[in-house]
Amino acid sequence: MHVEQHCTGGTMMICTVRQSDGSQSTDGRCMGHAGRAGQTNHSTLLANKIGRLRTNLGPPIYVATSQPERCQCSKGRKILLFVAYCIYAMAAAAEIKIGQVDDVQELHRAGLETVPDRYIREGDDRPGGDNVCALAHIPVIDAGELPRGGDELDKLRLACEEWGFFQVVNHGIEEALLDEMEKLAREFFMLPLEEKEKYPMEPGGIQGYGHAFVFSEDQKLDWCNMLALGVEPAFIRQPQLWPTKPAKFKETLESYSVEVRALCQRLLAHIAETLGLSPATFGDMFGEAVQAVRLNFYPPCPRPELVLGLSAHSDGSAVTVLQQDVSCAGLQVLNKGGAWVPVHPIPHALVINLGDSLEVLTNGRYKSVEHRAVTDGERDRLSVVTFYAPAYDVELGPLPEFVSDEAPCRYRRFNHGEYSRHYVTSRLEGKKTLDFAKIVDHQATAPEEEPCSCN
Ligand SMILES: O=C(O)CCC(=O)C(=O)O
Ligand SMILES: [Fe+2]
Repeated sequence: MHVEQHCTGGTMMICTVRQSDGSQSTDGRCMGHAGRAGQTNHSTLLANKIGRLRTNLGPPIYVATSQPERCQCSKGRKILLFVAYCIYAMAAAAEIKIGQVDDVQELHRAGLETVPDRYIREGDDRPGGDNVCALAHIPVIDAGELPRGGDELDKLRLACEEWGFFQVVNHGIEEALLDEMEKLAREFFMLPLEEKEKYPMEPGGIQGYGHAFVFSEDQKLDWCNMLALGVEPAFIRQPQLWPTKPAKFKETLESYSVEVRALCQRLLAHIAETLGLSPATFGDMFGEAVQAVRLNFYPPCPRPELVLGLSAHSDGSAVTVLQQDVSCAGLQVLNKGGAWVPVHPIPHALVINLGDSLEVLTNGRYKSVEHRAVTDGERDRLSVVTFYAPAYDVELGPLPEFVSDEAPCRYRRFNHGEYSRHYVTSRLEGKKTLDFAKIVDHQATAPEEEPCSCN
């Protein structure tokens, strides 16, 4: 493998990795500031000494191959820590044994009347039970009204504070484009298995067709097939994983992603306003934001009361945009009372939820909220989910506006790329991934357990 540095424009290094078989890929990521004349330039120093290990585990991984300790300043130490962390993550990834993971569409096709043990949940983890609040609804926001401020902005503030989830109508994305995306996504999942397997997600991987977030043989599995793709910036794309069938899939996903990106930016500007911040706050901070898409397909399940379509989790994004078909209310959101509230599909509305980045930036004033997907005995379900997050080189931590004597700092500062890596190498387990950033208050007494409620 040969690494070639193209340029170090300020903080971004672009390099081309040539493999011994002659194939090559171009990649870019912040590796520190460019040094002034006569000083060590970390980008140059590391570019000469790194090779990129090809992986599909989220952000690219760089590994120092010799003498990186020559770089002595604190920026250099940070980079070395990052490199050491990456080596650790790679070593962990190399150990992954996930055992037999069936394709759930194939299980459904085989006409099973029961489900394999690996899908069967226990106790509270089962979707049935009395902690589902079928009559409650997440708020609906009219995005067309938001630029006028007033009541709709107040509604948005309340939705962010009380739910972390809302449906958005009048969002400005053409219905025909939403329909086309849904149709092509569905057509992809209907292809024969051998066609879909041309885009395999590696064990422990995060891009391609398969099961993400599976890291061990004893882990419970979700009743779901996924196709996950990095979209922006260009260096996270793995073009070989973008399906060539159905025809038009790629170009439709491109157009769709451009529109959804713009929607995320508009919504983040309004969310900033609801917090009393300048509308440009998040846009300025996020840099070249990371955008990824995941298509989730949940075939009918013979025992829907025993399995989950997708384990409970919060998203590692800043905001997530979820398009769901109108077949059934498979998405459930955990409300403040600890009850699961189904999200009833509104045709052509988009479901928005706040992710972990916004929880950290607002010091917990707005929270990322746990959600999960459940399955149905008769109907399949499809969701097209876009994750929009800060660039990997952005440092996140609570903004000073949200820290005070009454609201002490609850999260440490961290590099968002590190968090993304932590997120994609951890199983989905409620909000556990955010422990990565939480400052533990040893003096706080544990809250008393309250029964869950629909409030
Ligand atoms: O399919 C759904 O409704 C949930 C999907 C989701 O939460 C995700 O992909 O992160
Ligand atoms: Fe999610």
